[in-house]
This record gives sequence, structure tokens and C-alpha cells, in this order.
Amino acid sequence: MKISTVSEMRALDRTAIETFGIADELLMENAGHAAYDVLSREFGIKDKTFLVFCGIGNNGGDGFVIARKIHSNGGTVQVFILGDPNKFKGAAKTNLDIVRRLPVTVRQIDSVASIKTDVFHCYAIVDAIFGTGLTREVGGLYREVIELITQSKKTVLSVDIPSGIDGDTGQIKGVAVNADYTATFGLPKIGNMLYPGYERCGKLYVTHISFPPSMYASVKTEINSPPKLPPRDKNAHKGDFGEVLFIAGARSYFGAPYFAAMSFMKAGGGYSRLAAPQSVTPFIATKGSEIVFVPQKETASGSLSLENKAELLALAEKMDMVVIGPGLSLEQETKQLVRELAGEINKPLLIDGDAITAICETRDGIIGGRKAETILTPHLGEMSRITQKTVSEINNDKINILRHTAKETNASIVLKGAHSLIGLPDERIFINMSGNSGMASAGSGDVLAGTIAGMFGLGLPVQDAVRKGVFIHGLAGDLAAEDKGEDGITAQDILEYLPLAVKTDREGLNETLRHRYIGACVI
Ligand SMILES: NC(=O)C1=CN([C@@H]2O[C@H](COP(=O)(O)OP(=O)(O)OC[C@H]3O[C@@H](n4cnc5c(N)ncnc54)[C@H](O)[C@@H]3O)[C@@H](O)[C@H]2O)[C@@H](O)CC1
Ligand SMILES: [K+]
Repeated sequence: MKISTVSEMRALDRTAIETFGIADELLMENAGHAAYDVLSREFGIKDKTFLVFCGIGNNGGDGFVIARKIHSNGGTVQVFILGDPNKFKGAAKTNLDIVRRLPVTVRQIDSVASIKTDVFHCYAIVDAIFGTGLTREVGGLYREVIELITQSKKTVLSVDIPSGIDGDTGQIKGVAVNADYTATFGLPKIGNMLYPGYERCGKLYVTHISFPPSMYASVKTEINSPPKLPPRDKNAHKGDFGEVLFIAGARSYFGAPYFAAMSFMKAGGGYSRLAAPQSVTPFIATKGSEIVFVPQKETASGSLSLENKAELLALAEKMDMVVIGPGLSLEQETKQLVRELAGEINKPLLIDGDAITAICETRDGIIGGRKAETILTPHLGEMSRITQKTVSEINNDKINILRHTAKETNASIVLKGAHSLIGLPDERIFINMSGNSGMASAGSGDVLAGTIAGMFGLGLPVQDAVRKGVFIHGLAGDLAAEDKGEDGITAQDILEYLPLAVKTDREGLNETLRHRYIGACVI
């Protein structure tokens, strides 16, 4: 499913109106009808009392359509307008004029005191205060009303997006409605899909308001629904599922190299070689004896020494892919090794963790200059180093920043977090829906690096392997959470559920997961 920005949605609206002649009023009717339909299927209408809060834009206009339909189907409804009703224009004004002629209370509100009783006695609330037209922090009466709605604990349906959520970022602009259901129009907006907006939507429905699907071709963000894995060759040997070199580990980081190299095999990969400092290798070997070890010379602090460069380059030549970074440490000499290797390794290279930090310390275009494909897997802090922007700047413009950075570095970038994002050099962005908060734990990123390599080993091209790896990693976490609960999921759990995740992906997801991973329920 495609996901739009606010400006893309405006352009889609314009195309529908100008190219296809689907008038404003029709779009608003479709939108209002679909939202009404959600109300009716989730609550029932007859003999129930609803409050519809309308702002003075088209979101409020949708609210009027909903109010008309509630009335027409035997419900009781009051419409509360926030702002000056004389400012309604076009389809919103037409619908206000209609609802005013009905035996329905329509009033402009000037204080929360005047509506408290109604709010606490209604059956449910429709939030049509702000949609995609939200431009600034929510304050004054708007803020008080949203706070009252939250305090009332009434069931809420938000129209298009919970009021107060920024449609482009999912960030809360001061205060936002906490909806139980949201009906969004055309396509879901980025703010419906990214946290905290995603959580504020409750159950998300989308209706295409009669937009022809051909209009979505230019939209470059979508839910991550990666391609299928190729069937596993029954007659294969281990080399057929990829040979990957992991350059990882330091004296105080035994876990990261183990999780990365082992996950590759648990996800279906064939041959895992681990180049870790020689003094830590025997310890890792006690946990992961399936891994082939290439013990390395080390610095005084027990990290990889620059002396290993020639041997590592020669070894990389024989591999299908190289993963560099998990638990390498930030020792100067090791960072120098990373930079030199990243510039010279001529195989697909996944750069993770400390290696990302090393690369970012010199701005000499190492990544952009690489001939083979590059994958970067930063968390927000590392993304901040890559882009030289603050975490809050990134949060306020995640999609655009990721899109720009992936293009500029010519790398596939996984921006890790709740709903990880994948940015590709061709400017496409994928929002991943699998995974849960239990996975925000140490070692989880190392498992991700191994899983992506595993998908490549199973035969997917690099960009598809990145998308599939992110998805499978999240699925493994979700399957672990189904059995054990989200609390206390460790990297070891994710790793152990990888085989089941790949099996589940091949054989078909259960109904609950399938639903969650689609992003929104289309009506
Ligand atoms: N053809 C279309 O454009 C369609 C639009 N639709 C609806 O229209 C919505 C977008 O409509 P609009 O662009 O009119 O925008 P909104 O209805 O979201 O709100 C815009 C109004 O709110 C004001 N505003 C913004 N931030 C504010 C703040 N923090 N405090 C106080 N006032 C603030 C603006 O000045 C403007 O008057 C969509 O979300 C959707 O619900 C649907 O009816 C479907 C068709
Ligand atoms: K809304």
C-alpha cells in the first residue's frame, strides 16, 4: 500500500478534480460516507448519541457529512464548531448549510465549560477538528477541547488523522487526539503510519474516495511488503546460500559478532565467516561453533588492527557479501581500518554500528564512491552522524531526510526504530510494519545485519534482501512476542525465532499478523 505526504495528497485531490472531474463535493461525500461506515460497523448508530467536533477546514466539512448520515440513520448528533463558521468555503460550506437545515444542533463553541456535560454523556465522539491542514502547534480552545476529549475516555473516531498529529511526520504538535479508530482518505498519510501518530490512530481504515489507482504511480513511499523468497534448492550445498564475511567484535564485545554471524545462518544463509580479534574468538566459538573463524591481529585495547587489511581484502574477494561493524569498538586504528576497507571492498557491503560512526568521521565520500552496493543500518543516533542533523531535526522530517541521504550516498539505508524505514537510492521509501517494542534491546541490530545478509544468501538481490531482512527480523520478534510476551525479548530470542519466521513467511502469515502488516484496512 502506498503512503502519501500531505503535499502528494493535495496533488492527488487536484488530479481527481481537474483530470477526472470528480468534484470536491463528491470527494467529501465519499470521505464522510466511509467514515460514517466505520462508525456504523464499529459502534452501531441507532438510538446512540454522537458529538462531532469540526474545525473550519475540509476536515470539518467531512464531519458535517458524517453528522448528516448519523441523523439520517436514526442516531442523535450534535455538531460543535471550533472557529468562525463564516470561514467555511466550497464543499465544507455546502455541507454546513445542509446540516444546519436538519433538526441537528450545530453550534460554535467558545469554552470547554459549555460542552463538558455533553461530552461526558455522549456515546462516542467524532474528531473532525484538523486533518492534513494542520500547520502549527495546537493551542487555546483547540487544545482545551482535545484535552477534554482525552479526559472523557469516550470512544473516538478521528477523521483522516487524529487532530494534532502532523500528517508528514507523525509527530504531535503540542497535543493530539488519541483515537480508537481513524478513517483516512485517498491513501494513509505518513503521519498515520509513523509513531507516535500511528499509535494515536487506533485501528486504521483507508478509503480511496474513488481515486483511480493509476494516480498513485508517482507516490514513492509505501508499506514494506517485500517480494517472496526464491524456493530453496533441494539439491543445494552450503555455498549456494551465500558466503558472507563478518568483520566484527572487540575485547569487550563478544555478543555482537556472534549475533550477526549466527543470524545469517539462522535466517537461511550458508557459510558464515567471522573475522574477530584473535583473543575473543575462542569465547565466541563456544556459543557459535557453526561459524568459521578467521582470528585477527589486534590492537593493545583488543580491537581489530590495521595490519589485517590485506588479508581481509583478499578474503572479501572470495565472498558474496561483507558485513562490517557489529561490536568493533571506536578504537582509532580500527576506525581507520574500517574506512580503508569500506573504500576498497568490491563486494556488497553492509555497514553497521561502530563502522557507521567510523565512516562518518571523515566526510570524504567513501560510501558514494563505492562500486559495489552499500547497505547502511543506522539507528537514529547514527543517522544523526551520517546526516550531521540533530535527532529532533530527523524526527521532524524523517522521510525526506532518509530519501535524500539514500540518494546522495547511493546506499540502501535502514533507519532502525519502531516501524523501521528503508530508503533506497532511487528515492523509494518503505515503512516496515513488523516488529515490536520488545525488540528495542541490545544485540537486536546485530541480528538484523545477519538477517539481511541471510536474505541475500537465499538469493534475493541486495535491495530486496534489505527489505526482506527488515521484515523477517520484525516477524521473528513478533513470533517470539506471541509466545513469550514483549517484555524481556532478547537478541537470542529473535535469533532463535528466525527459522520459524522464514518458514511462516514462506507458508503464509496468520490473519492477525497479515492484517497488521498491511498497514490499514481498505473499505
Ligand atoms: N479534496 C480535498 O481536498 C479533500 C479533503 N478532505 C479533507 O480535508 C482535509 C484537509 O482540509 P484542509 O486543507 O481544509 O485542512 P484542515 O481541515 O485540516 O484544517 C485547516 C484549517 O485549520 C487551521 N489550522 C491549522 N493548524 C491550526 C492550529 N494549530 N490551530 C488553529 N487552526 C489551525 C488552518 O488555518 C485552516 O483554517 C483532509 O484532512 C480531509 O479530511 C476530504 O474531504 C477529501 C477530499
Ligand atoms: K481529525
